[in-house]
Amino acid sequence: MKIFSAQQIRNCDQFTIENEPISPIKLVERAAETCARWIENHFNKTSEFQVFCGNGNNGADGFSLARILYTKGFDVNVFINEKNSKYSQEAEINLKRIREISGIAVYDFNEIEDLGFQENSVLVDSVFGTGLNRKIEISVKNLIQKLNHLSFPKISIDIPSGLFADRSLEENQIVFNADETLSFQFWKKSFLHPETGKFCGNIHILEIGLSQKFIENEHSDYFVIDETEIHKIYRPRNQFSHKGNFGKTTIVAGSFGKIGAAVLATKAALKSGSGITFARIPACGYFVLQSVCPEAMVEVSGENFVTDFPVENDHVLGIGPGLGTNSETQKSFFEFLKNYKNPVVLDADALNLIAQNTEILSSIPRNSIITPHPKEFERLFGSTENSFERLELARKKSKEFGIYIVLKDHHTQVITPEQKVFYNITGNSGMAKGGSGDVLLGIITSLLAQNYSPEEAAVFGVWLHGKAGDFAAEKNSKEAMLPSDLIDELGNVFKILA
Ligand SMILES: NC(=O)C1=CN([C@@H]2O[C@H](COP(=O)(O)OP(=O)(O)OC[C@H]3O[C@@H](n4cnc5c(N)ncnc54)[C@H](OP(=O)(O)O)[C@@H]3O)[C@@H](O)[C@H]2O)[C@@H](O)CC1
Ligand SMILES: Nc1ncnc2c1ncn2[C@@H]1O[C@H](COP(=O)(O)OP(=O)(O)O)[C@@H](O)[C@H]1O
Ligand SMILES: [K+]
Repeated sequence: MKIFSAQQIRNCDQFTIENEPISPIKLVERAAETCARWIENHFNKTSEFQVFCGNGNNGADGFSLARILYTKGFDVNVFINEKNSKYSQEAEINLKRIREISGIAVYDFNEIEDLGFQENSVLVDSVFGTGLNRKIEISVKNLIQKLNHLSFPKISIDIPSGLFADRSLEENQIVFNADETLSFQFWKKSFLHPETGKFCGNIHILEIGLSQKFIENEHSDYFVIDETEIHKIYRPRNQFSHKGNFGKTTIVAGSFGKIGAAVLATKAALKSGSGITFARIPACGYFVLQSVCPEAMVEVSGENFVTDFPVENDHVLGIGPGLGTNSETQKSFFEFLKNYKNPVVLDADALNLIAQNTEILSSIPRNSIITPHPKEFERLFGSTENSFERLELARKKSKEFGIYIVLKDHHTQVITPEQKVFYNITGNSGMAKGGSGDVLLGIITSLLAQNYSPEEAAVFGVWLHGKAGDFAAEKNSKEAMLPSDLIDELGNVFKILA
């Protein structure tokens, strides 16, 4: 699914209005009806809705929603900024309609303290949407601060007020702290970054019938990975296939005390479809690996750390988990990088070794995939002010070095040398445990070996990994789930694709 900027969303609204055609007031009504349906399915009629409306079309949505909820039998109060009488046309019409209903009281933002809300209240934030264009002024800032201190359920319409759709926060910006965000048609970039996404609570993207023609034709470099895309990437196994059709994967990993990393990566490769799987590990891990991954072939290199790297051109190599940063490992790894030309997958200590001498970055084979977490990324490419800037730096570096960057996070981003960005929305905080990254390296390497393109392998890999994490959390809880549970759940994830 494409992600658009605030301006592109405005253009999409306008295009829909002109070409469906539909009047702006009807489009607002359609958006509000969609929210009302969601609310009706999630709250019972004893709830009392306190709807806070701004002066633009986000406010118009709020007025319209308040009226629809009232007609459905909910108790509703509306709050406005009496000091600001400059309304958008749609907001003005909808406020007028509200004033005609005697059962809905209209109060000023200032009155919330005098009123005191019923225990069964639900707060609805319809103050600012994608039209926010500057820092919030003091009166609205005070309102949002007060609302954030109340413990009632909080719903934001389209976007939590105070967030920009497509960029980071202004300094000292106050943002409505939603439990649920009901957003129209598209994911917004700010929902997907940690500094801004934390204000959104659970995100629900509601389809409001904006023009498919506009959506198809409008260019964007930013995407959310959705299941439709994954179904297009996934290739079911041919009945007449044999192991040779599914590639050779070699995991180069492990050192004394970190053989578990090699085990996790190798198992993950085995469980994500690799035809023939090898593990190149130091001798100290030989028995462990042979015992827990009998399907893998083990190549021993060095005693306690890997001392030489394979150069088989028909294998796809995934290098790094638990590799250690011994100078001997580094020397032979750098030698290998200088001579090897096929795409590889690099993670963890492979990246830490490169960070010690970043001149070697230009020797990473073209079309390779690197999977840094934010700290590893910083060691490689330097620090940035926030995750929005980090992403833009990653796009620059991806192009410069001709490599795919999997920037691991709550919403991991896959960045391609062609400058595309794919945000992953599977996965959960139960995966925030040492070992989860090793599993990801195994999955992506195995997919690349099976002849998925680097873009497909990275996008499909992060989605599979996160989905397996979601299944594992459901079964075991986020606290108790282990990275090895991700591997065990891969089978159930493939089953939903078949
Ligand atoms: N277009 C459509 O048909 C559809 C649109 N939809 C809905 O419309 C929303 C977008 O509406 P929008 O563009 O009117 O902007 P919105 O978010 O309400 O804010 C603008 C208002 O806020 C004001 N303002 C801005 N910054 C401010 C600040 N810092 N401090 C104080 N004031 C500030 C600004 O004032 P101005 O800059 O004009 O002085 C203006 O009054 C979108 O999120 C979705 O909910 C859906 O119904 C689908 C159909
Ligand atoms: N809160 C979270 N939500 C979703 N995914 C997460 C979360 N925390 C961690 N992950 C995922 O788990 C993996 C952790 O990788 P990494 O930081 O390299 O860990 P390690 O090297 O210790 O295995 C990444 O794929 C990351 O996206
Ligand atoms: K809002």
